[in-house]
Amino acid sequence: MAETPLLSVRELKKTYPGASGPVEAVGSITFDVRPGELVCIVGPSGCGKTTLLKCLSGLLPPTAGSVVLDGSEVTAPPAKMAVVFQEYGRSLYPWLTVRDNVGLPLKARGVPRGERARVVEEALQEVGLGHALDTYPWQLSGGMQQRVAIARAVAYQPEVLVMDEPFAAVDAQTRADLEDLVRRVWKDLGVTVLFVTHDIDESVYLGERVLMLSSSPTVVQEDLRIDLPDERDQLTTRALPRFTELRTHVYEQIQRAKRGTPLPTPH
Ligand SMILES: Nc1ncnc2c1ncn2[C@@H]1O[C@H](COP(=O)(O)OP(=O)(O)OP(=O)(O)O)[C@@H](O)[C@H]1O
Repeated sequence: MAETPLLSVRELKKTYPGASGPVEAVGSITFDVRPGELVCIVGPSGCGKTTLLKCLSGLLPPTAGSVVLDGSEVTAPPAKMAVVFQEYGRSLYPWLTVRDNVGLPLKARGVPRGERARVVEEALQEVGLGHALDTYPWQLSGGMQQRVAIARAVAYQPEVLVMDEPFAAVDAQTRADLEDLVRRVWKDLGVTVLFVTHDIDESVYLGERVLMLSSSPTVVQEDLRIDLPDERDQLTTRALPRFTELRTHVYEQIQRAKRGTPLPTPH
């Protein structure tokens, strides 16, 4: 019997009112995510990835269709979900220490001071920033600030961690380290991760599945299982012939998405 999905997206559609008529950003998107999966979403620029995530996380009402999380329809930001955005610079408060930034959502949730301190310290240890508790975000590099944003999401103990192009603004070496951090956090915590990226290699390296979106009005062009070994490593995984096959397929599919002629799924 198939496992009950944790997240279920059904015929989700989003149309924005535009100055020269309605803009159909998301045409009709349907997919399920099982508990504990790591799913990447990739698609051409402007295909509606951010719009989809905003609808998933209850920040934007869909025009039609539904998002169901753990049996309840999402109509507002769910307590079981944490979101990490690309712009870490704007998501951290410069006047609060790293400790207080990470602890803020827990404080809002009414977690007592002692427990809060413990959870915050553990989360910062998890992302390798146990030494930076009393620094301020502006004293840290971009990659470290993004680690703080991830620690804040981890401390919140969500069932679903949603990430919207979280590493687009960091250098290549930092990005590789942060990718490995996401895989480690995912494994250590058993959290379900939905990771949006425009980077094809990143989607194949990180995901257990890659959902490829078409151009607007967006549909799921292909739902591809990534059959790479579970233990991933920046050097050996990326050097595997299967990695190259999968990234080539995703690349071709995205190119075809732009032209509207999809490829069949490879075997
Ligand atoms: N608030 C808005 N009002 C009107 N149109 C919008 C609005 N937000 C997004 N759009 C349009 O919806 C479409 C999808 O935008 P969205 O930002 O979701 O795509 P994206 O895939 O995240 O883009 P990118 O990869 O470039 O970040 C685009 O055509 C965009 O211009």
